[in-house]
Amino acid sequence: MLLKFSKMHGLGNDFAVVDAVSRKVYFNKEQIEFLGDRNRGIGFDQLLIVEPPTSPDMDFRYRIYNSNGSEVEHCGNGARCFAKFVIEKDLTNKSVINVETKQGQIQLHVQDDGEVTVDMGAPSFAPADLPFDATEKQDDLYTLNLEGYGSVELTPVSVGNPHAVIRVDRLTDEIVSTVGPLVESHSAFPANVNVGFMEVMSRDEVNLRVYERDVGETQACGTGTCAAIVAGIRQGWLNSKVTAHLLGGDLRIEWQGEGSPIMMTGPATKVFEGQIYL
Ligand SMILES: N[C@H](CCC[C@H](N)C(=O)O)C(=O)O
Repeated sequence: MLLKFSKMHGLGNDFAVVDAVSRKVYFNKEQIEFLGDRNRGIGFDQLLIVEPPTSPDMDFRYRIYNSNGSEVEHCGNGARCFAKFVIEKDLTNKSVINVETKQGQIQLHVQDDGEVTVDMGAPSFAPADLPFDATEKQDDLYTLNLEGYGSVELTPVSVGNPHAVIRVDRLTDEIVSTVGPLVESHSAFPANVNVGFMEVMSRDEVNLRVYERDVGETQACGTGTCAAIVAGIRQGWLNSKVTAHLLGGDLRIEWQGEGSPIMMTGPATKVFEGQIYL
C-alpha cells in the first residue's frame, strides 16, 4: 500500500498525519514502529490519524500513537496540527472543530492569525485517573522514591493522558535525562507517565521540559504543558494565564480553576507531504 502523509510539527514536537476519512487505513504496531523510525521510516514523535466521528455531533475522531506503537489518549501539539490538516485537506470548512479522542472530546479553534486554540477539557488531579498508586502526600505534593537517586516531589495530573509534574529550581539536561526515565517507568505509575520539569520564572511565566512516555524528551509537549501549568495554578504558584517556554518555542495556557477546561494556544506547522510504501 502506498500511504500518503503530511509531516507536521507543533513547536518541534513532530508528527506524521494521515487522512483516514477519505480512505480507510489501519496500522499494526510493527507498521507504526517502522513509520516512526527516523533512520528507516518517516520519523516522528507521534502518528496522528484523522478518522470519521462515531457520534453525529462530532466532526472527527482523532487517534494518536507514540513512535513505538503504543496508543495515546491525548496530544496537545498534535491537536493543533490536526486542525490545520483537516482545513488544508478540505475535510472541513469549519473554524471551530469538535473532535472525539480516546479519552473525551476536545474543541479546536483556528484563529485569524493561523494559531490554534484548543479546549483541552478539564484536568483531574485524582491519582486513580492516571493511574498513580499514590505515596506520601503533603500540601498536594506526593513524594516518590527513585532507586539510586533519592526522592522527588510531584503533582499527578491527568489531562486525558497521565503526567507527573516536578518543580525544579533550575532546569538542567541532567535532571531531565536522569529523573525523566526513572519516573516514567516507576512502578507507582502502572500505565507509565509523561514527566514534566517546570522552573517557575514568575507568576506568568515558566520554563518547561518534558520527558514523554514511550518517546523520551521532545522539543515540546502540549498536554505536558497543560498539566504543568494547572498544577502550578492549583499550588498557588502561578496566575491563570501563563506563557510556557519549551525547547521548541512558546505555548500560552489559560485555566480558571477546578472544573473548568484548559485553553492552550500555539502554532502548528506543515513541513512537507510524502508517500511511503507500507
Ligand atoms: N506530545 C504530545 C503528548 C504525547 C504523550 C505521549 N507520549 C503519551 O504517552 O501520553 C502532546 O503534545 O501533548
